[in-house]
Amino acid sequence: MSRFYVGSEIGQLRKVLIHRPELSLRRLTPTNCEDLLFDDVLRVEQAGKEHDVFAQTLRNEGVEVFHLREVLAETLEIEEAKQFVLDRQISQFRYGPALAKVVREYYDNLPATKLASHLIGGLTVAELNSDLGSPTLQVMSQTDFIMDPIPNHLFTRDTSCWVYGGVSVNPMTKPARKRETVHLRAIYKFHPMFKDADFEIYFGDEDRNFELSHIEGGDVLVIGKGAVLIGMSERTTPQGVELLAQNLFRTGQATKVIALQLPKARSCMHLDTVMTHMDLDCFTVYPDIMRDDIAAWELTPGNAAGEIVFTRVKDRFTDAIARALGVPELRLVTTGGDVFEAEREQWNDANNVLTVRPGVVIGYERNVFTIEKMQAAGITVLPIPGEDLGRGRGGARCMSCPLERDGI
Ligand SMILES: NC(=[NH2+])NCCC[C@H](N)C(=O)O
Repeated sequence: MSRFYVGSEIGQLRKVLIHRPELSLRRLTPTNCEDLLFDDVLRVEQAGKEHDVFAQTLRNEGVEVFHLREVLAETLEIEEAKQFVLDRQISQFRYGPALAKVVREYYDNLPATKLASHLIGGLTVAELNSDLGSPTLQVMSQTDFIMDPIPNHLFTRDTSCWVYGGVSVNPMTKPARKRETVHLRAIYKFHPMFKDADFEIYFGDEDRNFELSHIEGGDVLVIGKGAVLIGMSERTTPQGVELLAQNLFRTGQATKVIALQLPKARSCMHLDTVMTHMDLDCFTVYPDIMRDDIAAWELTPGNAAGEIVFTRVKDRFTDAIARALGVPELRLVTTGGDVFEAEREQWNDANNVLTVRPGVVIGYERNVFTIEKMQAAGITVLPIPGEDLGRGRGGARCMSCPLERDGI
């Protein structure tokens, strides 16, 4: 049986879930891209080719690569899974009863692969091509979306995140990304690869409004040795961290969570945009944000069930991490170049690298100043192109959801 377990950020990566740019990105326009959390429109063909280099680089390193759209399509072949997804993506409250029925019929009749494409890529009024008289439909124009595209599926890191022997299916913060979670919930529940596998689901697998409890995987670093580092960022809230920590402790999967307070800004929307783990004692950081004095807390299990002990970190957050990892001190590789170059490279995900095994990372080749510093620190950087891919603000770590990785 398949094994799903993520024991660290840096151990040998074995299985990963990624998503090749597709229909949803072809629907991005200057008018809608901001709402869809992209800073620009991109050349989708080119982004696809760049993504293929990413996938091939992973395979060359012995990583088994799974594609979200294929895994979703395989899941949707199962009638129960299909109904689970459609029940949640198409509701009377979104469309009004009459249009909901038409949209449901349309989606119900699509073969699984097309169904997956239009769940992710969205559907326009013209594609639905219905003569329904309901005003909900009549007030729309031909190019309006019946179902919005969800281009941020590209960043598989965020929607679900594996932490040791389980996964969190994350209640996302931004409306543009909330629908992604339903797909991951269905995959982990119904896909044959996961259905009978033994793992915990920590958080998010419920039909409810999670209110202010948000987690996004870009904020969650499984640093190893039972510890988890979580950023409280533009996206992940303290409430979310507390609830996730409770379940990590309840299931015995983790023994410590270190929570870091980050500014709420797009340039550092997730912890992994300013800090990633490259080797046992070595991280890359953007020093303007990851300053010595950022506030940090250690969360550990209390004596009573569900109780958490919160300890404010009195020394530096890096000392708290070093303690958790059992190393005397961390080696930090900061973003390269002068202040201008460093800010530009951080914006283009210089600090967002994906470690494939200790000391070997995948990163965008354009970030030359940071790569130079990583190499000087003894890190091997496997470069990938990211001229178009990078426009959604995400690098190699954001574009990957590890399903299996060794511990340290
Ligand atoms: N783990 C990450 N840093 N993910 C980046 C996600 C970028 C995406 N456009 C968003 O705004 O949500």
